[in-house]
Amino acid sequence: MALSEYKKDGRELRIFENADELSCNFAEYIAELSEVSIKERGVFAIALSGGSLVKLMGKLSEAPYNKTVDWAKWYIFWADERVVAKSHADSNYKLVKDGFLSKVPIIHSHMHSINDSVTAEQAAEDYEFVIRQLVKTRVISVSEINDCPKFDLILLGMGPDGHVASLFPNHPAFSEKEQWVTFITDSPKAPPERITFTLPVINSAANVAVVATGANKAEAAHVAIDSAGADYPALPAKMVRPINGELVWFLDIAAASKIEGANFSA
Ligand SMILES: O=C(O)[C@H](O)[C@@H](O)[C@H](O)[C@H](O)COP(=O)(O)O
Repeated sequence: MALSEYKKDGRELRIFENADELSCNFAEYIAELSEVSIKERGVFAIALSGGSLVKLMGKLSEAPYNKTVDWAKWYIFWADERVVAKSHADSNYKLVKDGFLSKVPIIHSHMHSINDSVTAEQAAEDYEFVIRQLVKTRVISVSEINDCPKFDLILLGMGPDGHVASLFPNHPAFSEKEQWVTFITDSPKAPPERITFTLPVINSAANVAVVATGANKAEAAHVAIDSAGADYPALPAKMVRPINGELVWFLDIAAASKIEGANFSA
């Protein structure tokens, strides 16, 4: 159960005593959205990032969800990926596969990972092509507001510098408006070559969750969430504001410790 759960500026904030409490609620949240989406559209198109959030999804592969979730209707995408071989320790595909996908019966052809045998630029282009095909067949729905794909859920971690997916502060990829998927070759976080969903795609999703744990995320969470942060140079995490969707922040006490008005006694 969340220690504190409230709305701030159109975002829902859920603050937990520790990572374990967070991961219970996180699993429930994902399972509920999967159920709603499958009921409404017959499928669930979910995009994941790398980092600690994959471990925090762990409870989803355990009881009761391993039995109750309709895994055959899931389609998996990566909101960002490191351009390395799928077997490489840095691969987000490998991270998600080992930590989650290998434990639940998701159909292999529903896992849409990047082409890892080409350049970052080509991988981004190929991945956008794949997404365009799946928008045509309505595996991914389309935004009512622009022509962007409308993922049922995009899961994002946040770095201590406020990056989300592979959109880093002051990096030109962060301002990309035309492409759905772009690439970078100079990521401040290793490895350098990555592909990433652009901000318009993230903000066209039906649901977006940002997950942050640990004291090293506290300043970025404060800047992203509090209005005082408006004075800071644009922070990717602050710009995550779905146009026609719901945004939930999952934080532990340490990451939420600088958020103004965060009430942990509830
Ligand atoms: O591949 C990546 O590097 C990510 O997708 C990145 O955006 C990650 O989610 C954050 O850096 C948070 O990572 P941590 O939760 O591990 O700090």
